[in-house]
This record gives sequence, C-alpha cells and structure tokens, in this order.
Amino acid sequence: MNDKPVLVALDYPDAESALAFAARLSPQLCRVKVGKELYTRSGASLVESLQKQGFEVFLDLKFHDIPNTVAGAVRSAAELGVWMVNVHASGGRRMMEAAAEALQAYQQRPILIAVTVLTSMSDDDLRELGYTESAAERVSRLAALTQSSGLDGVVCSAMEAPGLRADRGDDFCLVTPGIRLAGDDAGDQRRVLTPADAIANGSDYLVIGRSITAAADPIAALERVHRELGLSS
Ligand SMILES: O=c1ccn([C@@H]2O[C@H](COP(=O)(O)O)[C@@H](O)[C@H]2O)c(=O)[nH]1
Repeated sequence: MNDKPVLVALDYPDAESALAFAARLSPQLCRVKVGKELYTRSGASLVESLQKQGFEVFLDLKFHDIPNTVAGAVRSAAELGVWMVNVHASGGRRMMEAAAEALQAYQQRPILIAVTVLTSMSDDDLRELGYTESAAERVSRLAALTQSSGLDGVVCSAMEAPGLRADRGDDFCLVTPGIRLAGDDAGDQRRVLTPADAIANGSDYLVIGRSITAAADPIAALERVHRELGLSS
C-alpha cells in the first residue's frame, strides 16, 4: 500500500465550504478530489486554492467527448498542475490515445486514468441499458482497452480489483470509489467495500466522500479510515 491512499471527495456546493473543510485536513495525510459539483461552480481558482493549501488534486471531471476535445481538456488539466485526471473509457481507444498523447509534452504530467463502470451501477442497471455483460466483465474489458490505449489506470469498484490486479499487473493504477465505513449507508452506490477490504483486494487509492464528509465528526471518520488501514493519523 502507498503511504497516502485516501482521496477525500470534496463534494461541496461552493468554494467556501470546500476550502473550510480542506483546512481541517492535512495534505500530508490525504489528497483531495474535485468533482463536477464543485468545479462547475468554482472552477480552476478553487483547484489553485487547494494547491496553495498544499493538496495534490484529483480532477474528477470524467471527460467524454470527441478525441480532439478530450485531448484539449486533459491539456488544460495538466496546465492547472493537477495530480490526477480522468476520462471515460467508453469514449473508446482513439479518444483515450489522444488524451495520453496530449500529456506526453509535459515533464510532470497528471496521472491519467479512465472510468470503467460507475460504482453506482449494478448488473441490472447495465442490462437496462442494453449491455449483456455483467459489471465485472465490462470493467475487465474496458480496463484492458484503457491499458492498451496507454493510460495509467482505471476507476473501478474495489470488488473488481483482484481480477484487474492479476490481469493488468502491479503498475496499473486502481482507483476505487464506492468505499463505505462499516455501518454507513451505501446511498446511491451499488458496488461497495470497506477501506480495509478495498486495500486487501489490491486498490491503490480509495475515493471516500460521504463516509467522511457526512460523518458527525469528519476528522474522526478519516482517522478511523487510517486506523483501519494501519496508517498513523
Ligand atoms: O465510479 C465512480 C466514479 C466516481 N465516483 C465519485 O466518487 C465520489 C464518491 O463519493 P461517496 O460520497 O463516497 O459515495 C463521488 O465524488 C463520485 O462522483 C464514484 O462514486 N464512482
């Protein structure tokens, strides 16, 4: 396990709330994730404010568009100096190759990963969309496509991590949302594991939102995650 596996999802409606919460966290102990809700409202300046606080930022905008547009989007993310950025694997090989190629010009580039199947989706959800594969099968296929397109890793559920680790090797980065502390409500998530089980399954990074941010005492919840992983807080 790497020494900073926790990525705290800052799913807040505005910069003030996000920055106030981040100020209670230590950049030595975790990284932060900025997603669509916060970025749409507060944009690049919010990312820069978090970086000034010392945080490495995962920009979770899940780009999915034509290759030229996605290449430009990941280039903008690199200019912003984010630590990690993502696209949707279902954008296909040419889109992912264009994204990977766009980052080659940067000496210090973001880690580039692709979302396989959202952790909020079940096999039934996929069937309703007309897919005949299970979530696990689709994740496996999209992860192979992601790796052969030159990306660094995928977003998947920790439930799929053992198979992906075996198939894709130790250097392929597995980023897993859908993490819940035991006893917490899964909410809209469908493929869920605890922090300890996710790491045991081979996850590199755990994306954790509500189990921390919606806890009565968020800092105590983060400490509980670290204790569960055998890390000091
Ligand atoms: O498949 C995915 C991809 C991204 N996410 C994001 O992670 C967090 C999870 O938040 P929780 O509150 O811990 O459920 C959220 O920002 C999602 O946009 C994901 O859940 N699943």
